[in-house]
Amino acid sequence: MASMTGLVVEIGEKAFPGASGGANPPLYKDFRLEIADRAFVALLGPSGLGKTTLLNMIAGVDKAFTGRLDFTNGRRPRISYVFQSPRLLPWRTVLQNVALPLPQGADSLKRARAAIADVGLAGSEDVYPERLSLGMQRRVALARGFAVEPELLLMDEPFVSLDEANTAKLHDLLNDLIAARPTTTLFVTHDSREAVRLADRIVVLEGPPARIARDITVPLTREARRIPGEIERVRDLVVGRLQSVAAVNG
Ligand SMILES: Nc1ncnc2c1ncn2[C@@H]1O[C@H](COP(=O)(O)OP(=O)(O)OP(=O)(O)O)[C@@H](O)[C@H]1O
Repeated sequence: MASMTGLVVEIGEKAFPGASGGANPPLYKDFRLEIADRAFVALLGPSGLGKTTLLNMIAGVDKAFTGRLDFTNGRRPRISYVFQSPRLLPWRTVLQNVALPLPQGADSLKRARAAIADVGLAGSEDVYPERLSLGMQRRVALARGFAVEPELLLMDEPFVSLDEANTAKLHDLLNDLIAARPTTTLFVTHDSREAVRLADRIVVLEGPPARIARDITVPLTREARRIPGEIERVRDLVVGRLQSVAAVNG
């Protein structure tokens, strides 16, 4: 059984330096977010509020903040970060791109091949990214993310700019990958339908500074998410609540 991977994020303060040398108003102040082991949390909130910054702080990419990250297993988990753009190295093949974050060793190419097969791209191992459609590039980015068997998966609008049919396929794929290898997931999106489609819990941020305006449990089993009409029905509930938030604050 995999180890526990829940986390508690406490940010005393996070502000970026301003152009004139001082600090900009804080994006986060006395902020706390608790995420249970193996939860799938979607993070919704207005543009520029600091959602990517939050992922960067959790990933350890941005260390310039006061506060702390507590991981329930007592150590930093294996983290994968899937970005808005696929960020594939153009001079490397699909196989080389997926193997990149893996520890060097005899096993790494085998693991990368398995991850590529899991996202439906077996046969494309030796292809260079520029030959792939955006949907396929996003699959490669997912394969790279899952190849390391993450305990914590951070995703920043990973399916943006895809058409509806491709987005639906990638939603199903992500659900299947997580069902096969449970992991704690924090997923940033602007799309409430996508949030309902994927997440167990939707955290709606407002601000600045960012605060949790709504914390919504999504009352849908994984199976129910495949039933036509269920996503819309639940989204209407969730969006209704989001609109009431806007009305209160608007
Ligand atoms: N390195 C940086 N230096 C200065 N300001 C930054 C830096 N990175 C981000 N910001 C600013 O911090 C704010 C939050 O940015 P962030 O990308 O985290 O927001 P976001 O909620 O993810 O936005 P979006 O939904 O549009 O992706 C923005 O005003 C952005 O311009």
